[in-house]
Formats: sequence, C-alpha cells, structure tokens
Amino acid sequence: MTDSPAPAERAPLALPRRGLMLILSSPSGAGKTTISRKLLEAEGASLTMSVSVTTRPIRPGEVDGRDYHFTDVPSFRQMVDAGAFLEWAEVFGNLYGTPRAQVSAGLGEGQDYLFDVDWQGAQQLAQAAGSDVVTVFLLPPSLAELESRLRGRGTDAEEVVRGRMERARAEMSHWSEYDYVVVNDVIDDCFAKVQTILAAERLKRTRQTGLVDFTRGLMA
Ligand SMILES: Nc1nc2c(ncn2[C@@H]2O[C@H](COP(=O)(O)OP(=O)(O)O)[C@@H](O)[C@H]2O)c(=O)[nH]1
Ligand SMILES: Nc1ncnc2c1ncn2[C@@H]1O[C@H](COP(=O)(O)OP(=O)(O)O)[C@@H](O)[C@H]1O
Repeated sequence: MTDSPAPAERAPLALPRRGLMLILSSPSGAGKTTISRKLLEAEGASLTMSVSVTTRPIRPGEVDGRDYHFTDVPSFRQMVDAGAFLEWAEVFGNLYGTPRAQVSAGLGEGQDYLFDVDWQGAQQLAQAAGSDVVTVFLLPPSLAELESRLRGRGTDAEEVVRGRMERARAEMSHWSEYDYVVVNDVIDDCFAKVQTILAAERLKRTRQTGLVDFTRGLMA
C-alpha cells in the first residue's frame, strides 16, 4: 500500500515557466486572423492577443478594442513620441503599432502573447525581445487561392484587393527570416501545426525557469 494519491486525483505538476511572444505574419488574406482567433479560443487565458493600434479605417464586423484600437494619425504620432509602442510600422499606407504596456510584466509570470504583425514588426520585436520571440510565417497554397480569399472576405474594395496582391510577393520574400513556415491550405491542419509549435516552444528548457529547483529536488 502507498500513501500517494492515484494519478487521477493529483493536481498536474506545473513548473514555473517564462512566457513567450508568438508572432504570426503572412501576406494579407493568407489566414493570420483566422488562425489567431482559433488559437485564442483553444488556449484560453494562457494566451493573450496583443491588440495593435492602427490608423486604418474599421472594417464591417470589426470591433474597436478587440481587433484593433482604431485611431487617427495625430493621436498615433503622439503615442510614438510618448514611447508607447514596442514597435510600429507603415503598412499599405496606414500606421500600425504594438502597445508596450502589459507584455513585459506578464512574460515573467508565464503569460504568453500572440502578435499579428508584418515582417517589419516581427524584425523589430525579435530585436527588442530576443529569445522570448517565436516567429511563424503563413503561406497561402497558391496565389490564385490567396486572391480568392481576399475577395471572399468581402471587406475590401477592388483596388485594395489589387494593392494587397501586388504587395503579397514582397511580403512573402521575407519567409526565410522566420523560425517556422506553415502553408495554410486546410485550416484545421494549419491550426494544428501552429498549436504544435506553441506547445513545443513552451517546453523549451530555457523557458522552464522552474527546472533548476525541480531537478535539484529530484537528485537530492
Ligand atoms: N508592424 C506591425 N504590423 C502590424 C501591426 N498590426 C497589424 N500589422 C500588420 O499590418 C498588415 C495589415 O493588417 P490589416 O489591415 O489587419 O489587414 P489584413 O492582414 O489583410 O487583415 C498585416 O500584415 C498585419 O500583420 C502592428 O502593430 N505592427
Ligand atoms: N485555410 C483556409 N481555407 C479557406 N479559406 C480560408 C483559410 N484560411 C482563411 N481563410 C479565409 O480567407 C479570408 C482571409 O483570411 P484572414 O484570416 O482574414 O487573413 P489575414 O488575417 O491573413 O489577412 C477569410 O475570409 C478567411 O475565412
């Protein structure tokens, strides 16, 4: 007989861990928003979306404060001057910025953050936050499918769709700067791959800050 509780009754062991910053980039329309929403739903409180500030007009179906903090150019410039952004960039003629607040405090407590930023944002965040950053680039299965997704979304005028298609090649040229590259062909397959990347990155020895004490205890 043993006094240890049966495995099913024991609370799972959770070692202290440093959080990470998961960055998703892709050409417009390849599926970042779709994959992000699925990840946030599946991961619950353990993953927090970094909501960017933008000067682009709100789209039908978007919610201010959930999808973006929508603002005007003078207010955005004021935030830049006040140092409110971890990074910011101009994309498609609009300004986008990642708010500095919240992220650094949460990382130390094991909170993970999700960022939907372009290649400029990915580079700047990687420079600012080093090994806390994990970058994933999503590719469409073909250019024809990308165009059909942009049109199918039904949120952008014809000239905007054409502009985004013209920019797609330039954005895709940055694929080799990312840690992981996933083709978003079938949504559920792509989502499973991105979730696997997140799970593996969480297990990295260097993020598991509780391992030193834990292994010391095991070997005592
Ligand atoms: N650098 C940077 N890029 C951002 C930020 N927020 C969004 N973006 C990028 O801006 C681009 C345009 O985003 P959006 O207007 O939502 O269009 P969509 O990607 O077609 O849905 C995308 O490549 C986003 O990843 C940010 O805070 N910083
Ligand atoms: N694997 C997929 N197969 C078919 N349609 C997709 C897939 N992934 C995304 N979509 C659709 O394509 C459109 C663009 O996706 P979205 O997530 O808004 O892209 P992004 O955020 O990269 O601009 C949306 O209408 C979305 O429902």
